Amino acid sequence: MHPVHARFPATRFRRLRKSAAIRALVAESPLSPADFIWPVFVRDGEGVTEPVASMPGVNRLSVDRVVEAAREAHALGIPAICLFPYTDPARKTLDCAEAWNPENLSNRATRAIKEAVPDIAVMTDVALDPYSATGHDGFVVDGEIVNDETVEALVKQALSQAEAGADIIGPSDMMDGRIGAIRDALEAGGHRNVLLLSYAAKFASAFYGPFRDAVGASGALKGDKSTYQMQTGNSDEAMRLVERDLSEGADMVMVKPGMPYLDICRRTKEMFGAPTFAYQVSGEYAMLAGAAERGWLDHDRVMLESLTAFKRAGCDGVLTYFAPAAARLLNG
Ligand SMILES: NCc1[nH]cc(CCC(=O)O)c1CC(=O)O
Repeated sequence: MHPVHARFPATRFRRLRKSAAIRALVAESPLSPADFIWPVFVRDGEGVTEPVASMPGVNRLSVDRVVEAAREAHALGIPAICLFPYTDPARKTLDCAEAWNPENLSNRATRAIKEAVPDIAVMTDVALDPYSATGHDGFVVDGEIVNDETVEALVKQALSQAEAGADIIGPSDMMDGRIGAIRDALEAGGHRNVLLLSYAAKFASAFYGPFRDAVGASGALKGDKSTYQMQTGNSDEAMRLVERDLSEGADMVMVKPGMPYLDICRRTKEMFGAPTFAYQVSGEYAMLAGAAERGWLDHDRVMLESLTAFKRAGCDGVLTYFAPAAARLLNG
């Protein structure tokens, strides 16, 4: 950048802000429904829409309702939907076998969406926490979250998702070596066109609280995830992780959470130029939607402001629970 401007009054910056038309003309970070991936919570049953208490406006949906949601998202111009299962606690075990059951909720929802709305991309989550009696993303042996044994399970989980028809697989577990292992297994299994969106820079965050309620993982979780997720203050380490995941075969990378980590988004985009996404996580949503519900913030304005900030920071897109509301607003 080499900014040049004439001396006042030859330059008046306010000319560029004088009307909505001129502002639209010079907007650097336009936002559109095509920027969104919509995370949805799936549960058992039929005809069920169950509110998530800590996320006003967000629901757990039965598979038939998820299909309706996908249809709505597609009509709004949202290109992708991301599935998170709320697993019946009775199906949570120490071996997490439900994670690679072809008939688990996530796989059933994937098949149902791909059949009814084939043009929307389905993203699925790879991590053991929705299926684990421990609430952790990996196997726990003598108090340790073991890496290599977990990666073997994650490979099975990813393959079952690809077989169900997932377009994008999102490993959110933060084990080392999982991107390479999953990529090899997808190639060997004939799933050449399945994308990997790696949660490359995922921080151990208190902003995931409402999500853990939504998927029913908070009750079980003992301790925290700081032996596998990153510490808040580390930025160089984030770049090393992004580099590592891209070199193992990730097609796209993610920074998570979003708003407190916009510097990481910017650095990632500048350093690697890969498709870069941020996850505006449950706690960020709860802060904004909760305050809006109380009348303390203007819902629509903070929603669009927060989402535009991701674009300005260099993100190609955002995973956001606001996706349908924002798309409706943007579509006018
Ligand atoms: N594999 C877990 C996972 N996948 C997505 C989220 C958080 C999403 C959100 O807070 O919206 C988490 C939570 C965690 O790491 O505990």
